[in-house]
Amino acid sequence: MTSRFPTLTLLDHPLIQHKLSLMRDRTTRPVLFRQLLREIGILMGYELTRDLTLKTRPIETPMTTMDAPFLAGPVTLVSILRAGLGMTEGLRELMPDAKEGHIGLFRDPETHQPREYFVKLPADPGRVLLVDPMLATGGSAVHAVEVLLDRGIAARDIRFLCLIAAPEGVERFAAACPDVPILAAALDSHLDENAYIIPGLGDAGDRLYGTEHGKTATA
Ligand SMILES: O=P(O)(O)OC[C@H]1O[C@H](OP(=O)(O)OP(=O)(O)O)[C@H](O)[C@@H]1O
Ligand SMILES: O=c1cc[nH]c(=O)[nH]1
Ligand SMILES: [Mg+2]
Repeated sequence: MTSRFPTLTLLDHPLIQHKLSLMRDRTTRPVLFRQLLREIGILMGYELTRDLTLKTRPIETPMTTMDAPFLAGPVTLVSILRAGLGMTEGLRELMPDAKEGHIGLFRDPETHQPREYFVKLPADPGRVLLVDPMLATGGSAVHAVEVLLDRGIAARDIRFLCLIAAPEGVERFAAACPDVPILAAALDSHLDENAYIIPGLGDAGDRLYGTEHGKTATA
């Protein structure tokens, strides 16, 4: 489904919407939250991969020979840590041969700016599916795309997959990365004063891993 933003496509399949509502519910515990995010990753991945290119090669079926279509080039799943990992699980089930990359970012609680702590990307990534469930201010997603562009990956080869997008984040992302399509399950209302998405689902990373919101363990 198209949206009021030209680069944003909303995937409004009833199963995706149902599972997202379960995820939003504050009483949903991490084990179910993780399972739902993985399942939504599979359902959204089906649409996300619709424009992958195919190349035929000859095979023999039990009956005859044929030129059969196979995926043409490499696909790389890039998770923005931590929360992206949960969504990538579903995509990995769809594409077990995909390469994987990781971009570690956390949002500074005061400034809301992304802080980078880890980057590992494969060579020759082909089509890059950048994954993070939450697009709030857009700072993290824009930073991650900049990391990919700095490594020589073309914007036309990148797709950004998220679960919930805020209008503020879509606007910022579209302005900074006009050639990178965004696929989301929902476009929510707005950000609150702490730059959290309303109605949203809270802090995706904390809900996935059962960490306490805003606190980091010390040694
Ligand atoms: O659009 P933004 O305003 O940049 O916010 C979105 C980012 O915030 C969350 O990560 P967080 O910083 O909480 O890290 P975590 O995944 O480790 O919890 C989320 O997973 C995004 O990466
Ligand atoms: O609502 C939000 C905003 C940023 N990060 C999250 O996990 N949730
Ligand atoms: Mg978090």
